[in-house]
Amino acid sequence: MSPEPFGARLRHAMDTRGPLCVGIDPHASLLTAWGLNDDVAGLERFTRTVVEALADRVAVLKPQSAFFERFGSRGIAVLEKAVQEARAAGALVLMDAKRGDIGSTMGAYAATYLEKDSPLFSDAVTVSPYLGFGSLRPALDAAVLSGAGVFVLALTSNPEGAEVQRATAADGRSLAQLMLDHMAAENEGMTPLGSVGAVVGATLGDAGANLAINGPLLAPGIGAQGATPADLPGVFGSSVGNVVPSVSRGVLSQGPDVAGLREAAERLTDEIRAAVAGS
Ligand SMILES: O=C(O)c1cc(=O)[nH]c(=O)n1[C@@H]1O[C@H](COP(=O)(O)O)[C@@H](O)[C@H]1O
Repeated sequence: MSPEPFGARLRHAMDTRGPLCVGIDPHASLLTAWGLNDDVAGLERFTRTVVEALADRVAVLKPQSAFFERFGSRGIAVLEKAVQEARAAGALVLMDAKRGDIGSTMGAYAATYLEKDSPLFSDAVTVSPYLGFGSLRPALDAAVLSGAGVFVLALTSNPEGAEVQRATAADGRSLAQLMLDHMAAENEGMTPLGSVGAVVGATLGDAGANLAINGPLLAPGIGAQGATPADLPGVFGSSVGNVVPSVSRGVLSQGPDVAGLREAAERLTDEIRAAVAGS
């Protein structure tokens, strides 16, 4: 029997738990603010606390791989454990690895994050399409087989992204729109939601692109980067119901107190639901 697709699992999680994604980004400064050392023991404690506080209640947890990789193999071991524990507690895990390479190497990344027997198997992974959307094919195919998802960078939250993403392709579309149109083709006919998501920053003001990809829209930028839940309808328009707002420091700064982390996530979820319902 083929596995339940990621898009369906995500829609269910968003409807029952709310659409919030919390990023697990163990910045050195956050470890210090939590009274932890910037070492593997601090990383382990930080990560375990976030997973224990939130994996049983938020729809998605998004570990940012770089913050674990900086500790080498012992950091990756912490990441592996976090992925497994978060999934066991019912959260969908989106591995934020932003991988992008030529197709054959993309196959190895797909094996790492999207094949069921891999130690780092995740519900979804972030990828960059700017080596050409077709270079992502091994990841897109692996995700279908394992019931996982792929989130493709489209319009990122950082101001530097525009010089590439807003550039004009040969046929007059922006590069971002070209990528979004590829995503829409991948998701065609999928119900209730396709498994190929787009990353679109909540900081953009107005996306200025057609976001109707029939897939989830990961929206980082709320909190530390200046956007608020109230900005979502303006950026996402009629697609706002498919938005998964992603917040890292805005929640993590409320730790190490478990109640503080939970309250921050709950408050944001309420604000997001209100913004989406009022749009
Ligand atoms: O793919 C992402 O998650 C991502 C895309 C993007 O356009 N902008 C962006 O900030 N992110 C990630 O989202 C997180 C934002 O963290 P905060 O600004 O602390 O909420 C970081 O892990 C970024 O790597």
